[in-house]
Amino acid sequence: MTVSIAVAGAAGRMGRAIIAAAAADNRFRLAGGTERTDSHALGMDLGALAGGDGFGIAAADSVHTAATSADVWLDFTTPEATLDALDALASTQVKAAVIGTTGLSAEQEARVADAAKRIAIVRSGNFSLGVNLLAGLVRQAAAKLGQGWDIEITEAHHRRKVDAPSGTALLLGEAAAQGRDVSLDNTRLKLREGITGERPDGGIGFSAIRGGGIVGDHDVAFVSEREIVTLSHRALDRAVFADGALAAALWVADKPPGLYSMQDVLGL
Ligand SMILES: NC(=O)C1=CN([C@@H]2O[C@H](COP(=O)(O)OP(=O)(O)OC[C@H]3O[C@@H](n4cnc5c(N)ncnc54)[C@H](OP(=O)(O)O)[C@@H]3O)[C@@H](O)[C@H]2O)C=CC1
Ligand SMILES: O=C(O)C1=N[C@H](C(=O)O)C[C@H](O)C1
Repeated sequence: MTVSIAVAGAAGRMGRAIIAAAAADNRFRLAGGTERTDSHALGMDLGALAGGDGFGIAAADSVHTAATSADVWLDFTTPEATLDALDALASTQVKAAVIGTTGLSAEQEARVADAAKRIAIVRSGNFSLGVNLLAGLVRQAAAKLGQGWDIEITEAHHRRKVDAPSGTALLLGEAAAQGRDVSLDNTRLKLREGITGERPDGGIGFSAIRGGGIVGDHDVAFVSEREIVTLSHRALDRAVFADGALAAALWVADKPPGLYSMQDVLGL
């Protein structure tokens, strides 16, 4: 089966990684890609943007143009761009999307869920196999270790990342909350500063580091008075997210409308 894909944010770090991975895999045909209206990359060849041979397809600023002959929309951009694209896709033939954009508000997440009533959407804060496997281990550890173990999630990313905590940290926090059978909204401890008071019992804490070119590191520490268990993941190359996103595109291409996770894609 060959799946035709359109890549939003084609000149971005993830856009370029997805185009490069798809170009090397004959299960995919690149149908189009977008960039912002005032982007220097508009009109540039998608293959060249990804550092390879030209495809004869230029980056467009219109979702309709990029999606003309696409089956699946892949979007790793900004929350606003992703939601605008989902709205525009309603008047195209595209019936499936893979959404990796992070930093969405609760209201923006609800709009993605709404779009999933029309098309099949795989959405994940992290498309790597390792992180999705780790989420299962975190759920298990949180279920087995009692409330006496404080849960602290630390993430580190490159200096250009604009949102915190990362989508992955939140995904791992959700897994920990599920393991404890509590809601993350009610237990989440946001960034600490000043006279914070003592740590509340049962809280799930988050901390973020930003620097240089870190691709994405995540630690989930279970801390008791006497010992610490830490579950970790380190991404060494963002190609791992691109490969996962393409696996999700293949999986979702023939699925009915609905909101799916990477756990669904991987059968975890
Ligand atoms: N779920 C996962 O596994 C992963 C998720 N991500 C997430 O993906 C997102 C993108 O990350 P990354 O690639 O590093 O970021 P980049 O900033 O490198 O890429 C985003 C691209 O989208 C472009 N863009 C912005 N607005 C529009 C628009 N309206 N239409 C079309 N293109 C637009 C940007 O253009 P310009 O620069 O000109 O504004 C940029 O080229 C982030 O939210 C990140 O957290 C990243 C890695 C893995
Ligand atoms: O912005 C990034 O780079 C990444 N974003 C995702 C996140 O927010 O967790 C996934 C990965 O960690 C890289």
